[in-house]
Amino acid sequence: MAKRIEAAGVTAYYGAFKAIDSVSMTIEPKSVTALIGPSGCGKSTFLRSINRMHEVLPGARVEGRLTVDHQDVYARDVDVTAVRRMIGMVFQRPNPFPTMSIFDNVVAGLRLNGVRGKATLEDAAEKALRGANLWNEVKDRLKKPGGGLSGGQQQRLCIARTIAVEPQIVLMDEPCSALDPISTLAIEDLISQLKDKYTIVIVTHNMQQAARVSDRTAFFSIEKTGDPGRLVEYDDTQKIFTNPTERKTEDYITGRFG
Ligand SMILES: Nc1ncnc2c1ncn2[C@@H]1O[C@H](COP(=O)(O)OP(=O)(O)OP(=O)(O)O)[C@@H](O)[C@H]1O
Repeated sequence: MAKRIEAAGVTAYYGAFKAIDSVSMTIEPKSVTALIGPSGCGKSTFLRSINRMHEVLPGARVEGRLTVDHQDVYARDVDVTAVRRMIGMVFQRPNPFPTMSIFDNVVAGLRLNGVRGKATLEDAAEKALRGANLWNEVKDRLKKPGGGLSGGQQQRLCIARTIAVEPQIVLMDEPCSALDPISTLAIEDLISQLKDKYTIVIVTHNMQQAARVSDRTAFFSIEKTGDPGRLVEYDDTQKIFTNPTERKTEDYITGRFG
């Protein structure tokens, strides 16, 4: 189910502004890849290029080649909705539909995809909530609004909603930045479990988090404000955090800049 992502010379623009320049990297299936680097170096832009969310903004475009198991995500005949279904996304702030019930939140994507049938939806909701480590906490209140959960529970609800449609890749854009340390650890545990099934790419500002959850780490940087972000180094997480090849990576992870 999990898929390999290959980026070759991926360059992304906001209008005339080049935000990332020629990013090339291969992201292995069933692994967690962390994108780290100083603010504005293009981590989120690259992440959103993977599932074609970048182009949603007026004037935003992507050049280069991005494939998922050798399938060109930007090919002319590709169904963008199918791409976004295959590549799920979890955002910085938990964004459940607040007045919708927990159950309806989880199955929202399935319903959009035309899945009907009470039993089918119930089974899918339970599976997704178990997968997101939330089932035990919510199984007796599935009819209650999603907005009534704690921040950490809401984020796990959003993860359940994402995995309910059975994507192959899960992109996470700073999924813990709005959460307390305990909820953060719960999400980190969950990420480690999810990689058995999915290819996971996570943007994080928290280097300890990158070190804890990821197998591979990509360090992005910019020369100066106004320049595009570039991929500086991409390697096993262990190597990036103990013995990086590039001086810039070392300066960043040791806190000398950024
Ligand atoms: N909607 C937008 N319109 C114009 N420029 C944008 C937009 N979003 C991001 N940018 C610019 O693109 C560059 C890369 O931004 P991006 O958000 O990808 O960086 P980031 O590394 O994820 O930053 P952060 O860590 O602060 O979230 C920045 O210079 C940013 O100002």
